[in-house]
Amino acid sequence: MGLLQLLKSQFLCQLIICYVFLVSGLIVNLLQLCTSPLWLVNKQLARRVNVKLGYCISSQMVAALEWWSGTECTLYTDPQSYPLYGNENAIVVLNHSFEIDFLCGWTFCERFGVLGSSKVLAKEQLSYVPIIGWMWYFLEIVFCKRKWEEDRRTVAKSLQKLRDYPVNYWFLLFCEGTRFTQKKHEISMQVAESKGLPKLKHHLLPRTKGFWITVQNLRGTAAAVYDSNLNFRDKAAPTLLDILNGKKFHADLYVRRIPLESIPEDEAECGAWLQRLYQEKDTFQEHYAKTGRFPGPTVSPPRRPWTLINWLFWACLLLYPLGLLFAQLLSSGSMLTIVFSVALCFAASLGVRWMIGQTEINRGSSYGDKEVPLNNN
Ligand SMILES: CCCCC/C=C\C/C=C\CCCCCCCC(=O)SCCNC(=O)CCNC(=O)[C@H](O)C(C)(C)COP(=O)(O)OP(=O)(O)OC[C@H]1O[C@@H](n2cnc3c(N)ncnc32)[C@H](O)[C@@H]1OP(=O)(O)O
Ligand SMILES: CCCCCCCCCCCCCCCCCC(=O)OC[C@@H](O)COP(=O)(O)O
Repeated sequence: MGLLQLLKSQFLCQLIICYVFLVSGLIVNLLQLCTSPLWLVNKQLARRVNVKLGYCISSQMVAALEWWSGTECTLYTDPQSYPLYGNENAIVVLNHSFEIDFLCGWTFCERFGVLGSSKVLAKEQLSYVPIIGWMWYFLEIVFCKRKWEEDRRTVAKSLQKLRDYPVNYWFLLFCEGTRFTQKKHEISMQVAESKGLPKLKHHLLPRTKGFWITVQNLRGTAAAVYDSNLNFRDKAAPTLLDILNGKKFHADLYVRRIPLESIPEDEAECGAWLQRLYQEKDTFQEHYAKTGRFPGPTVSPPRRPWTLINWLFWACLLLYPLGLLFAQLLSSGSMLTIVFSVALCFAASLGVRWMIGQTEINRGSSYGDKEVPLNNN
């Protein structure tokens, strides 16, 4: 292990990264809250300000991936579509098998200049996660309960609000609805069988309603669907803790641009279209499993310095007062203050660990792992 790698694996370094993330995140959340009156006066300006503020938070996690862990990203895509990325609104359909797939998604957003404004159809539970969930509230992220009776109205309403968003965005949809586990895969393939659909090897059966409602509500606003497949070289399955430990990975992303006009408007036809898309996605994943690459030409969009500059800014701002506080604490000699400070640090570490836990598949929800009565034929 090299010296740099040894340094990256040190708990103290990780503690510093988490401290900067936690404190700057809460400051940004507070600033976002302060924009509330602006929404009433100038909504488009409030949105633009929140995009910048959101960037201050999400780009720190991207910086951890790009600069701290040094993870590399290769994009497999058609060169004619490449110039459009970042210059139009798009719906991104991505496979959902990795704990850091959202972070890799963010990295690509960053490289095409849409990180601050990126959107997702997310499960409601994530809106309660401090910093990220609170940030999402001001970025007008669409939350769902994964209960169609309620979601069909609330999701459509939130999507309608995005029609006049003042900056380009990518709207991410994990149509599988939950992360891939062996058990969820078996159950969803039983559902596929009962619906007379071909079995998928690398994906869960997609849930079609969220896709249909998104396409219908963003028609005329989003120009295309970016069908995307993510994999890591050497069959790696990185975790957020790996990234904090500074471990390097290589992500491969395959993106096909599909004009939105080519997607059927009718709900049933649109659902069937999505099922066919997932059958194709499955063949791309199989191709990757066999050959270690996706079909077609590659580009490696370069990482930009802004994520690092943003992190350095917050680190300079927040580490100096921490140092002063630490020195004062030691010189005060008060046992009570020291014990209180240690307890506070311990509580903060537990909080961060809980947040990281939200990304872990083995702590994931039970959505999709219950047997369903198979009477859909
Ligand atoms: C290019 C690089 C990437 C760029 C990245 C861009 C942006 C980044 C932005 C942010 C990054 C942060 C990411 C955070 C990630 C958070 C993601 C999540 O939270 S994923 C979970 C939430 N999202 C979804 O669930 C979306 C997909 N779900 C749906 O669309 C659902 O339909 C729904 C709208 C949520 C409603 O769900 P509900 O369960 O109520 O209804 P369903 O229609 O799905 O279910 C009934 C239907 O399904 C059949 N069924 C039953 N069991 C199963 C099963 N196990 N598998 C499949 N299908 C099943 C059942 O028979 C019914 O069928 P039918 O429709 O025929 O009646
Ligand atoms: C700078 C770096 C500092 C890092 C330290 C702190 C990190 C805290 C990170 C908190 C991140 C919270 C964002 C969570 C995004 C999780 C995305 C996700 O993948 O959700 C799962 C859902 O799709 C489906 O859920 P399941 O049904 O599988 O259950």
